[in-house]
Amino acid sequence: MTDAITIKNLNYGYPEQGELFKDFNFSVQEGEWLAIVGHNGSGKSTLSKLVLGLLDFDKGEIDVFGQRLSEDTLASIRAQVGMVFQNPDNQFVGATVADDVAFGLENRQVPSKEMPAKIEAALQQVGMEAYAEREPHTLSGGQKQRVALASILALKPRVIILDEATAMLDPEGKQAVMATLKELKARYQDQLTLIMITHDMEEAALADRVAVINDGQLVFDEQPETLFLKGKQLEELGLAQPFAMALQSALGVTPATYRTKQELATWLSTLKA
Ligand SMILES: Nc1ncnc2c1ncn2[C@@H]1O[C@H](COP(=O)(O)OP(=O)(O)OP(=O)(O)O)[C@@H](O)[C@H]1O
Repeated sequence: MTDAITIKNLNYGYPEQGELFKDFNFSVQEGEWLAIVGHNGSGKSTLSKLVLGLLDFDKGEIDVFGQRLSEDTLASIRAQVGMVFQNPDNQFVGATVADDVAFGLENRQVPSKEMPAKIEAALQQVGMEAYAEREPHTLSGGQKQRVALASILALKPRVIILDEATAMLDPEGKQAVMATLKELKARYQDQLTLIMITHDMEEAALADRVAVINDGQLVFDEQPETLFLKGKQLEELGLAQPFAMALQSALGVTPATYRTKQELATWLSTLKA
């Protein structure tokens, strides 16, 4: 497997804040779905900004698909990595949904006659094709985030980083965005690497791997199934467990394997029987 992102001996601290990352090492495989979790201020967003070259780090190396991040490679790396941010209202530049998707394509100098098909295809992938002529402010938060995803997909990224992209959404919006991500992953498989920064452990449970960051340090790095068995340690790091695990722990049960909500319901019904 190819590394999508490799971080070696990274050192970074905001001016006047002291060191946040010290000799930080991490890698993400191509095609992986990775969740990054950690309490507020642990450094998750900073890490994604460093990868996108939005912050200058003091020491270390970041490679994206084998290209070393530097001033010379910045444009090429940014062309391969798309980012969806937390606030759905801060991501729109177009007067309509279609204009918004067109904006990125225009920046890439895509010929105007090729645009309508590309815009439609991108909106179809997130189930928003019926909204092409709508003004963004008339959409729900979840719909806005799906359009933000479409704007990125139109540019054929190899990596999408979602920085708390569902944090401001209601349950329905969250579910719609997560369902869209699952569909995209199923469709693109190894062609698409997803990095999801989140506080929501139910979301993290969908990832192949979860990295737990605490004050700039990688504390755990494993599959959700084994991570979620470390309930107490997660709580000590200021993280909630997924609901099904928290409920079992409240019931005094120490499960040998991770149970989803559905699996918990099935297990509880066998007890009742
Ligand atoms: N622009 C900035 N200038 C100075 N310090 C900053 C800046 N942005 C973040 N920090 C500090 O760096 C640390 C890491 O912040 P970061 O936003 O990366 O954390 P996070 O894990 O993404 O948090 P959250 O979950 O709250 O988004 C925090 O102590 C924060 O206060």
